[in-house]
Amino acid sequence: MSTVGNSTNIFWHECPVGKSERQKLLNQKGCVVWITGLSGSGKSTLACSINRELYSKGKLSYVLDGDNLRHGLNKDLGFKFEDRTENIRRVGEVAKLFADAGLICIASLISPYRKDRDACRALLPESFIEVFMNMPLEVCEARDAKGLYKLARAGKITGFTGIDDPYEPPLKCEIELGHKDGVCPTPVAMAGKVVSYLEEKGFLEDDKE
Ligand SMILES: Nc1ncnc2c1ncn2[C@@H]1O[C@H](COP(=O)(O)OS(=O)(=O)O)[C@@H](OP(=O)(O)O)[C@H]1O
Ligand SMILES: Nc1ncnc2c1ncn2[C@@H]1O[C@H](COP(=O)(O)OP(=O)(O)O)[C@@H](O)[C@H]1O
Repeated sequence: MSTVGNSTNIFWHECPVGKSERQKLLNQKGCVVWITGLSGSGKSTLACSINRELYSKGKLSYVLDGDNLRHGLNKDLGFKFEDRTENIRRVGEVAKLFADAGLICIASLISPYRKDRDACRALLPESFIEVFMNMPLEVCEARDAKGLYKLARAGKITGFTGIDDPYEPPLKCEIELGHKDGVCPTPVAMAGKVVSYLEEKGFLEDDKE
């Protein structure tokens, strides 16, 4: 019996089919690919490209996209500091469940604060792959796919990441993607790098006995 947060007198119930059985079934290892970066840096595009590439290899992945989750699970949260922290905490916990299910979970969120990303990493230290979309603000702003930078510059949105709200780049991450000689690689090329990393680290096969 334990107390966790505000939950008292709670018990952990173990299921007979465990993570290793699920991984064997899927012939892959559950993990979290966490994509962080500014709005417009290409996180969602990359996430979908990785998802597609893994699918074509017969590997099961699922995308948790910040914008999408804010339509449901996180619709009670805004963009102030505490809300972003709670947003990342919840998504970290959900990603952990997906990884436990044996899936390659691709989380794509701005996740601007290092401490919040580190807290998610701490949930799954051996299978957390942080991918930094290192795109200059000018590139993201020039893209402005949703017109949000324009609104932020006009003061119609306040607390917009990169404009009047902070973004803390990773000090150390597994994969950094960005411009090469001033050119942005294609989403497929970037996804290829992530998938190669997963292959090299053995996530795309189950441990053979
Ligand atoms: N103030 C402010 N700052 C940043 N982003 C904003 C803001 N308001 C709305 N949006 C839209 O919300 C998307 C980011 O949601 P996230 O859940 O990824 O954000 S966070 O991780 O909690 O910071 C983000 O999506 P992406 O462009 O895909 O990053 C925006 O479309
Ligand atoms: N590798 C890329 N090269 C060129 N344009 C890209 C690339 N990745 C994404 N884009 C474009 O940039 C814009 C923002 O991409 P998106 O994936 O929505 O970013 P984010 O999820 O970080 O906000 C979109 O118009 C998208 O088509």
